[in-house]
Amino acid sequence: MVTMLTASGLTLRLGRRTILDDAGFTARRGAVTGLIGPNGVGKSTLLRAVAGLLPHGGDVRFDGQPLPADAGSRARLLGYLPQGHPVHWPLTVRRTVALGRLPHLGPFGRAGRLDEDAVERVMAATGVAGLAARAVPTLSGGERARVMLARVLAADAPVLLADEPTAALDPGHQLRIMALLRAEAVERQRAVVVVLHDLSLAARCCDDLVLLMPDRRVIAGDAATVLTPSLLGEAYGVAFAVTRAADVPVVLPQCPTPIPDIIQSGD
Ligand SMILES: Nc1ncnc2c1ncn2[C@@H]1O[C@H](COP(=O)(O)OP(=O)(O)OP(=O)(O)O)[C@@H](O)[C@H]1O
Repeated sequence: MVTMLTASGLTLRLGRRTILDDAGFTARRGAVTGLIGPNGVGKSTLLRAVAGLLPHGGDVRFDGQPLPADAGSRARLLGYLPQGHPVHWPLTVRRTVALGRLPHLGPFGRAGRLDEDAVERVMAATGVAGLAARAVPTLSGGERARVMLARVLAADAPVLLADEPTAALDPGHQLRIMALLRAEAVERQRAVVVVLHDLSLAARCCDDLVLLMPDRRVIAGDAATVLTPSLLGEAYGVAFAVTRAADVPVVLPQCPTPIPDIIQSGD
């Protein structure tokens, strides 16, 4: 399988803090790569750096070539779904998803048959076709999350970077969206990178995992390599049980003892 996206030696400072120091990962074409790690470790920053949204040191390559500097070419190559879904514009779902086709439109911005087909395809795939005429600000958090995913999928970019795409979703939609991302990876030979906090979901739905550690190590490999009680304990500061139930992997954080005041007080 061809390696598709390679980020290496990434360094980045925000304010006076070094957020990334020699960070990197590889995302394969046809695979879903899960980016995991504790709060504040730099997952979103790494994704944004790779997307070209933050100035950084180091190297990001696509099939061995540096990413294009031109924003339009880059948007056709790499789709980025940010964390959260702040949407204030009163556009319908269909028009919002159609915005994802902008990198493909000609100088007059006229959408053609291919663009319309792409929009219909991704609305159906993300289960938002029935919401097509609704104004996006009227949607629930989970509905909006699926619309924003549809928008980024509409661009049909070979690399997809999604920051917590399942965060607002119920368990059924979480699994459906992960299945969709896998189908997008396999059937359209995309490299899909997702930030996830649900480690059981990551174990179940990702082909490769990249764990960012608080001491800036990056541990990459399959679930058996990365999701060990020892590494997870180091990363998250609580003990973990890694087991299986109903034939799927389960990664269970153990309640710390004694329970910290912050939890006992119920705040
Ligand atoms: N503009 C900024 N100036 C200074 N520090 C920042 C800035 N933006 C982010 N940070 C810090 O960078 C670190 C990494 O943030 P980032 O959002 O990448 O973490 P994360 O791993 O995605 O966290 P989470 O799981 O909580 O979403 C955090 O400590 C954050 O406070």
